[in-house]
Amino acid sequence: MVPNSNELFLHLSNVNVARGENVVLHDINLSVNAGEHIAILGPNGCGKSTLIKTITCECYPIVQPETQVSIFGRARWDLTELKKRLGVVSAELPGKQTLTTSGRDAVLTGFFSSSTLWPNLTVTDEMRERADQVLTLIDAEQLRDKLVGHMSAGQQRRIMIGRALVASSQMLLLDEPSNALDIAAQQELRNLLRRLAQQGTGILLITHQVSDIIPEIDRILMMKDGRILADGSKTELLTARSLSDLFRTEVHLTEKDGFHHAW
Ligand SMILES: Nc1ncnc2c1ncn2[C@@H]1O[C@H](COP(=O)(O)OP(=O)(O)OP(=O)(O)O)[C@@H](O)[C@H]1O
Repeated sequence: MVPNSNELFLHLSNVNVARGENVVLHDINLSVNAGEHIAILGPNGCGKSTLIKTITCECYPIVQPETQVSIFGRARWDLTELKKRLGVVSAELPGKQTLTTSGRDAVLTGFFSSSTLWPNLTVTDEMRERADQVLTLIDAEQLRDKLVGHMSAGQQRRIMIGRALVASSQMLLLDEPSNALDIAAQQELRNLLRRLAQQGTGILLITHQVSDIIPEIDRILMMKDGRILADGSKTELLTARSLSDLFRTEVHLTEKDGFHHAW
């Protein structure tokens, strides 16, 4: 049975997912409430991105009688509608056309899940107003008219977060968002995510950088070999011991002001 909660964002039960010939997610059982802040940790290739792609319906579970997938309480979605409620941000741009799109237009593409504002798309005044609100929210008014291709990686990531939020996204799904960012841009990204988290946006963050786990994230999911190895509180799971077990190497960990650093 799907747990009875109005606030449920995601419920996966007995989910197996194949990519190509291989089953890469095994027996995934996971429930996430809307507004939760979660980090997913695990070695390369353990299935973290596939899990996000399963949530965004880019990868489909193998059909089995006991398998259940429910997103915002529904088993079936019109993909365009779902994308409006799920903001996905990765280290890559949605397409090469995004490079020749202005910051504000790139934010507007979030209404259409497109890579640029193609001429056949109808942008309303309301949408433009919302895009301007989002540019203010993410502190990126100065990028409004700048081409994405002329922005730094940090500025591009900021605009992509705006794109993810513009169509009233309740949950941000972030796949290694700090990749290729310098230290200042990483800090800016973390500050932005902290602000959004504090304002009620749910966050599901995949990262290899333990220092990306902002203090607002209080739940950790550890994945290994396509399975959820552990799912619990940050206090319980973010320890040198459990990270050493997860990554099969000796890991040291320190904590300062709610942030962790691993080496
Ligand atoms: N397009 C694809 N076709 C076939 N197999 C794939 C494809 N993409 C990923 N895989 C395989 O699926 C498994 C899980 O990959 P996935 O990208 O989900 O892992 P990940 O934990 O996100 O890895 P990383 O940390 O390196 O990004 C891996 O064995 C990978 O080789």
